[in-house]
Amino acid sequence: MRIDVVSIFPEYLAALDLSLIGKARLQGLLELSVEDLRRYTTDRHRTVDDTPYGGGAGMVMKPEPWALALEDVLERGAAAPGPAAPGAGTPPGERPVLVVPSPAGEVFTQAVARELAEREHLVFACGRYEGIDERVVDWARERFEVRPMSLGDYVLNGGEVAVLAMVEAIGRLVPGVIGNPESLVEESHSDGLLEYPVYTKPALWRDRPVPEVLLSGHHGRIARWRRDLQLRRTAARRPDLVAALDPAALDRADRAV
Ligand SMILES: Nc1cc(-c2ccc3cc[nH]c3c2)n[nH]1
Repeated sequence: MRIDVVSIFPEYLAALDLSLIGKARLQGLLELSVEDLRRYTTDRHRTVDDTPYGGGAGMVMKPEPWALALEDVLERGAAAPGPAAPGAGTPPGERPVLVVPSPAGEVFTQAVARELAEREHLVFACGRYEGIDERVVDWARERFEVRPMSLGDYVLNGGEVAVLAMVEAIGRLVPGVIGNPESLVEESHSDGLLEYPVYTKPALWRDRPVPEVLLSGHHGRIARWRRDLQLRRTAARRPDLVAALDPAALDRADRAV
């Protein structure tokens, strides 16, 4: 998978050099490039914003630097086949996905992360100020699958924090990035439920014992206890997820424990 990020604060994305994502890059499982949007300005002051048509507070990001940056990303992505196999760049017919963080986007969920983890080339456009001139999104639709994406119903000052979260959520699903794929199976939202509570040594900590069932060695009882906690937690904290559960899938999972 190839990931390109365009931002006026490229240093914000330095965290992607660390930990699992950084290791995956060194292993060649992920190609990741961060570009400074100001590289694509043509004036002395490297201007990326201007006043909004129609008035209103704040500034809007100018369209031309974005178009030049995204054209460059396309050219480099087409030229650089993926690391996994020669010629493994974006398969013919599959356009790169342009993810545009926005409070007005579709909500980014684990299901969206799983969907995007299957794609060969992801491009993230980090807006700032009051956002990017809308014509960039229209122009980009001829060249990308454009996905305005919200991290949740709260307002950030720009797209960078959202991109850090999305790249981590997507990158960890790419085969080989997580050492033990088993750990991807029983995590929150993998089956529509919140994850169960976890415990480790010591068995008694500040007068607080580990639930006895977890010390029993009885795997069937442990699995049922964990499933019960998942259901209780989800009902208590996220009734919206309970409403969205597929009863048949829930029943299959319950019969499996
Ligand atoms: N979920 C969410 C995304 C954002 C966001 C994304 C990009 C920009 C650019 C300027 N302000 C922004 C805010 N806020 N909240």
